[in-house]
Amino acid sequence: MSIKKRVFINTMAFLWLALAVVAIVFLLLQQLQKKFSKKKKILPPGPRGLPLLGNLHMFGDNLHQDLNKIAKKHGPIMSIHFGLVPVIVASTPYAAEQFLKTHDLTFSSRPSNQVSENIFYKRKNLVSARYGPYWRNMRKLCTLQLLSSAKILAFQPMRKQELGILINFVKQAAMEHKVVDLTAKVGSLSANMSCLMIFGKKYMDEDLGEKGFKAIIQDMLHIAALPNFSDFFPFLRIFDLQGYNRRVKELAKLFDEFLERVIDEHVGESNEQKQAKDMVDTLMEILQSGAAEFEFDRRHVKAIMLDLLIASMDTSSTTIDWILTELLRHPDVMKKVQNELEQVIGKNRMVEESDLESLEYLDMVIKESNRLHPAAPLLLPHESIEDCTVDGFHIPKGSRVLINIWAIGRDPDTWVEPEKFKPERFQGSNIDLRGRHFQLLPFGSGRRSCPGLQLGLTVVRLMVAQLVHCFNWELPNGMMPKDINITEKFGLVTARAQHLMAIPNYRLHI
Ligand code: HEM
Repeated sequence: MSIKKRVFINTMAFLWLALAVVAIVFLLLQQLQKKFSKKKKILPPGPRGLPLLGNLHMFGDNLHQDLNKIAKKHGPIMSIHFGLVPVIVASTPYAAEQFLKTHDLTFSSRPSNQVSENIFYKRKNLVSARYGPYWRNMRKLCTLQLLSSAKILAFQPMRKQELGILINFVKQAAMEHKVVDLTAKVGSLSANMSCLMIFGKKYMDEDLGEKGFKAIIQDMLHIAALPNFSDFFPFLRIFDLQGYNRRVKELAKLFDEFLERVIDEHVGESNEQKQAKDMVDTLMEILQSGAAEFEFDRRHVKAIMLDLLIASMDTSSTTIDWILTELLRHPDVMKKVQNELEQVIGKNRMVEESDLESLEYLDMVIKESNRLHPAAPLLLPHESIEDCTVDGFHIPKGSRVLINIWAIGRDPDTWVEPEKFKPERFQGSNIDLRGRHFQLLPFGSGRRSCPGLQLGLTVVRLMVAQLVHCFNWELPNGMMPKDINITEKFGLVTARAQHLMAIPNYRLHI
């Protein structure tokens, strides 16, 4: 071999060796950098989980209460796992503010699940839409066209009429000294008001499946709150081990047939005789005129119809049920509310919506009840759209975030004697329910907060004021106020486990 050839081979060998060394050093540096940066990315503290299952085995019937107990040990920003899904739990006002205000944009999405995919037309509703242009457009449409102050005012005569029907029923029960199932009555009234506002007519039990309208909606809310393995272990989805996915698909079919029927009834119907255009009328007008500047077809209309129904029915009635429960448990507070109603309205006429602004003590009662019994104790789950550092902790993209407002309402560092029902704690305080004060968030806060707040609060204040103004309430069977059971039944909306039963006595002079 010539010297030239040997020099060439040696040079090439050297070059290859050098390249290999550079590649190895590069890879080593990359690994080191990864290790180093991993060290810096500290997840929030949390309980040790089991392989695959994560922390699912730690939870019983009341997730919000269990999370509160665990957070007491691990801190206000806590990290757990539901199966393979990373979950972050915020349990103090400061922690809630971090997710809902300081880093609001990052945590403005919602996780996908079997219910949102199947029942809500692949997340075309507002509640479970992922954060982005579609959600922004839908939210604008809902707030400006369906839930504006003008629209809420337009339904005032309907609310008066429906509440009048309930008051007449209770008056009759008072004359006969009969027990009234307040939970059922308030639930029916709230469902009727929602149906009239959204669909323009009341729907009866026979209108939705064999089980009936209200039972099917309860079914859906229940299944939406249950831990579905398919959501936490996506690879198990095809096995549907709990049979939930089959049930979700059955419900989706039932709802779709019902919503199609409602839309068909609206198409071609004249609006001229209607007191106020219902929400389906408004949605169909937008659809037919092509006024929406984004993809908006029949599926979107159906998704929003269902959203509004589900979001408004149980939240309002559950909130009212808890307020009435606390009033019956605290006769002194009940008396003060009635005294205020007498001062502002007297006993010669019924409460009008225009009176509500003047009822300051009632307002404090509503705040206090929402502090202890928020309808949605964990809000709705939020999801992070990118990696983020919160209070020094690394929160990976795709984490599910639960804001435990039930725990916040009972935090002893935030509230004096938190377990006591004391509306007077709000005397002279500027804390309101609008999401500006992170110690009290029954409607959430920030981008994903409740767009139905004004409507919800109007219904809650009106129903409570009317029922307490018109009647004195007595517990049946010699029951004492302290005996009222306040056990909770966890769900997306968390109600009392038992119905509230009481005997009315009419107290007005008309
Ligand atoms: C007392 C009654 C109500 C309560 C306590 C309540 C509470 C809530 C809560 C806690 C959230 C989730 C906030 C979050 O995840 O950060 C929410 C969202 C929502 N609420 Fe309400 N709500 C009530 C009434 C209503 C009414 C009457 C409507 C409409 C008719 C409505 C429509 C919605 C919608 C569409 C969302 C989803 C917003 C989004 O994801 O962008 N709510 N509500």
